Amino acid sequence: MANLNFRRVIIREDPQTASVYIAEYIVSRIKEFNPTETQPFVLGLPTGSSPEIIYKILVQRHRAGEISFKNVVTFNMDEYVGLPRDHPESYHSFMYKHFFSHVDIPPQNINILDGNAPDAAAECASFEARIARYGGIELFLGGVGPDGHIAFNEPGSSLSSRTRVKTLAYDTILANSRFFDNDVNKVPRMAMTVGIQTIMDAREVVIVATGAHKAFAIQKGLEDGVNHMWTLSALQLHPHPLIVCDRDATLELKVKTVRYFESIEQAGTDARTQGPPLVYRPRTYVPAPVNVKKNSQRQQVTPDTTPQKVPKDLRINTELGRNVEDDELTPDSMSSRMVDSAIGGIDGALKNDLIFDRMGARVTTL
Ligand SMILES: N[C@@H]1[C@@H](O)[C@H](O)[C@@H](COP(=O)(O)O)O[C@@H]1O
Repeated sequence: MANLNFRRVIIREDPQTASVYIAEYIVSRIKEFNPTETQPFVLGLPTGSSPEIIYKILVQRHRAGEISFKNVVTFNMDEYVGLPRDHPESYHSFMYKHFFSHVDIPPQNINILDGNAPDAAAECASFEARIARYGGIELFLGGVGPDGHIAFNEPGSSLSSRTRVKTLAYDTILANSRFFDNDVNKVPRMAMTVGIQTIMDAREVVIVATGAHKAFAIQKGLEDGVNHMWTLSALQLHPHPLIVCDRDATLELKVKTVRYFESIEQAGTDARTQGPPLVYRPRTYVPAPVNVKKNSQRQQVTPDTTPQKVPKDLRINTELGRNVEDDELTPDSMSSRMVDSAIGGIDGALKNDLIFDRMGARVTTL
């Protein structure tokens, strides 16, 4: 049974106005929190093209003196495995280019997974430990993939997952090839990503979804039930999810659903006033020390909880001296989960994806 308890869905006409809404939301949340050095605002952040405008607006607001990130600690959702940190498409590069270099956040407050860490399991455990040390994430901003994934929690991911290495689904590789000269062979095959449970633990989750190619994911995530094949749907069980869509991203929703969400906003109960009251939540999850195999012996490793230092030159060793196992179900292709796909093009990267052609398959002649 679908859970329409997604009370906070905001629809705006285009990506710009949707991004303005989210940027304003984040600014007001940080201000309301009134962070200090000892009690910083902990913000989870995504990459991707959807949040770019949000970052741009946040930078503008910062330059206008309206918001400071001095007492904000950030945790990024994910990072490619094996891609040099200074590669233009690494998520480190993305974040510095679009956000961190333009605001007053202290480098030691920035936490991004090291996709080149020699011990991937320890790196992931350390990331979770750092989040826990800060008392959890206050607000996790995320995007959504056309196949409904959040962070890199591909279809089939465990809904109780935490930070780990994931093998990317073919759809994601195809979608992200637009950043790698449209060459799927250049896209890293693996990524480190926060888990669904890591996101669910955040006090508040804000998702941006813009464009017709996100419409099917939004429909599955909002109107269907909780399903690990559309990991966005896990947020139906979160007490404070906020989904901000542009009009195109709602194209697969029922008119009734759209009107319902619009009527909620029109009733004057916008996202800031809905849901249970937000109360500062102290640490809820203290990760256990991880067991990592070393020289055929199981050895206990206590995760390093020291905040990550960001090297100025962003250069690191890219050797991968470890094996990665990914035992979660990941289908080869999103189309395997769709009988009548209406997924639109992803910046021209997908072939034979004309939305109306394929939608025609779902129209029955009376
Ligand atoms: N790991 C990222 C996700 O965090 C992001 O939400 C998704 C959608 O990106 P875009 O906003 O470019 O469509 O892309 C990648 O897979």
